[in-house]
Amino acid sequence: MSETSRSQAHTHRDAGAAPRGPGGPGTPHPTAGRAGGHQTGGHSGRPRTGGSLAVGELVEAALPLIAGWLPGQRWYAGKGQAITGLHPVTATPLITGDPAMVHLLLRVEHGDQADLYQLLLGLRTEPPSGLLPEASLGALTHGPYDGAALYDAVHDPELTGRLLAHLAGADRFGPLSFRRTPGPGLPADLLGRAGTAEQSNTSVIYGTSFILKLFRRISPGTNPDLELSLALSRAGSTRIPRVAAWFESRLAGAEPATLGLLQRFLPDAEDGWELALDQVARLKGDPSPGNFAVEAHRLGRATAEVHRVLARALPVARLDREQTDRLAGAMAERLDAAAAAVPALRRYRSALHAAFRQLTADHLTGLTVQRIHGDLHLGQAMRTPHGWVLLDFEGEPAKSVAERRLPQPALKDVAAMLRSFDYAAAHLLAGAEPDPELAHLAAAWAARNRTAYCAGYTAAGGTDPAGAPELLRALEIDKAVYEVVYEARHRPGWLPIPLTAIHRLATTA
Ligand SMILES: Nc1ncnc2c1ncn2[C@@H]1O[C@H](COP(=O)(O)OP(=O)(O)O)[C@@H](O)[C@H]1O
Ligand SMILES: O=P(O)(O)O[C@H]1O[C@H](CO)[C@@H](O[C@H]2O[C@H](CO)[C@@H](O)[C@H](O)[C@H]2O)[C@H](O)[C@H]1O
Repeated sequence: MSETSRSQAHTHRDAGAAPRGPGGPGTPHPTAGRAGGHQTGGHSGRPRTGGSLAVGELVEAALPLIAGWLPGQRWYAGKGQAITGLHPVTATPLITGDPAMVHLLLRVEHGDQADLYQLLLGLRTEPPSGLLPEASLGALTHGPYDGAALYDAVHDPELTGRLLAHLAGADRFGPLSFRRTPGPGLPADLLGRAGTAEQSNTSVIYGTSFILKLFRRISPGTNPDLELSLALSRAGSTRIPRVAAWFESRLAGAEPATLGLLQRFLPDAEDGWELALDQVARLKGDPSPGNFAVEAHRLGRATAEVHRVLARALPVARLDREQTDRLAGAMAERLDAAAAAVPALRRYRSALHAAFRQLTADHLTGLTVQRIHGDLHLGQAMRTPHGWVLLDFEGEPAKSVAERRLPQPALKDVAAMLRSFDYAAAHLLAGAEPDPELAHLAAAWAARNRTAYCAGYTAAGGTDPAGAPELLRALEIDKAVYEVVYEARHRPGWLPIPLTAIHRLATTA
């Protein structure tokens, strides 16, 4: 390759890629922006640092390492299926030299599916000190960075610091646009640290001020987390961390895709799931068990407040008769698909279908639907000194974005949170010797908090869940069915938790 073509930070081939899935028809050959202003250095067995980056050559050299590393990542959704194709869609050098950082959108084909993933590749002659083993992709063996360490750049504070600087500068690089909300400027000089929470995406925290969520599996269009968080932020809601910035990528033939969301970090916040588990653990003989029901009530209020703001800010509709059939039909379809995937669910199918059939058009016609959180659970709620704050409005990761953006009954979020109280109680019993007394206490804990949550929700103006028992039951079943599939895929050891709930919901009316 001539030095001239190298210095053009050229794009990678995608010849022969199957035209399907995100980045399918109309997908451009990978594009690359330019970053940095150094002159290209000569290559002598060391990374050609400095200067424009032969990004296509680099990505080509990285692909085998990416193929080995990707399936081990928590956020990778194609687990269990062989990767049949890796096709870079855009590759944008954000930093050139040593270290370097390349932003990559990669189409991953597995089975008959294709997904688009966001990767940030870090490259250094020497790996950064303290790099976690799971962050390392290995050493490149050819290409312009031959011999350099290739790693997930989210674990490099200096490199992720640059992302914040790009957000602060509202910069543009090739297909990438960094955008800021109006208001005070952003600091451009903070280092990032990768978050440690178990999550579906990857978060980077800047000091005690900001948190940047990098979405991993990317769909064209505005991510619902950005859409809803922005709507709530703009309406002045204090029930979410304020949105400060985001970034997105152009995709050929499709709407720009949201790639990252920067929000205020809540340094004093406590995770609702951890708080609940702590309370539940006290049931084991603590003479002064805490009273979580007060918190559950406040959380119900916070949920209703968020629903009210969303209903004002975004479209609402009333279900007509045809739509009510579709709502109940979709639940039945999800049940069938789940039962096909998880055999343990099959014996409950007819009882659960009967529960969906009880949900007649009379119960649903005229019901208001609106944008909702979509995957509400205790781990998405943070208790701050100023009250509960809700996070992660992305919806259920397994559903398509189009599905997640549909208006839904607000009680769907309520049902999901009710499931979460049940999860926390069941978690105490999981894996232990059967203990009827403890099981009774755990069930009473869940019931108390579920009641308090619904009371808080109603007190703050939400629809009283007790007024729609058939709908609430169907929505809880629908969520528990989702959880069965989720746990079977991601945490098989936890599968008994939603299965026990399914048993209860199938056997009690
Ligand atoms: N603004 C914030 N302040 C403090 N911690 C946060 C904030 N946003 C997220 N977190 C932490 O990061 C975790 C993952 O965030 P979340 O938005 O749920 O990511 P994911 O969609 O990847 O699951 C949360 O459970 C919480 O512990
Ligand atoms: O937080 P995510 O958006 O990644 O949501 C997924 O993972 C959740 C688990 O982390 C999962 O929630 C389920 O487990 C929770 C306990 O870990 C429990 O509180 C929830 O009620 C239960 O649904 C969520 O379903 C999944 O989409």
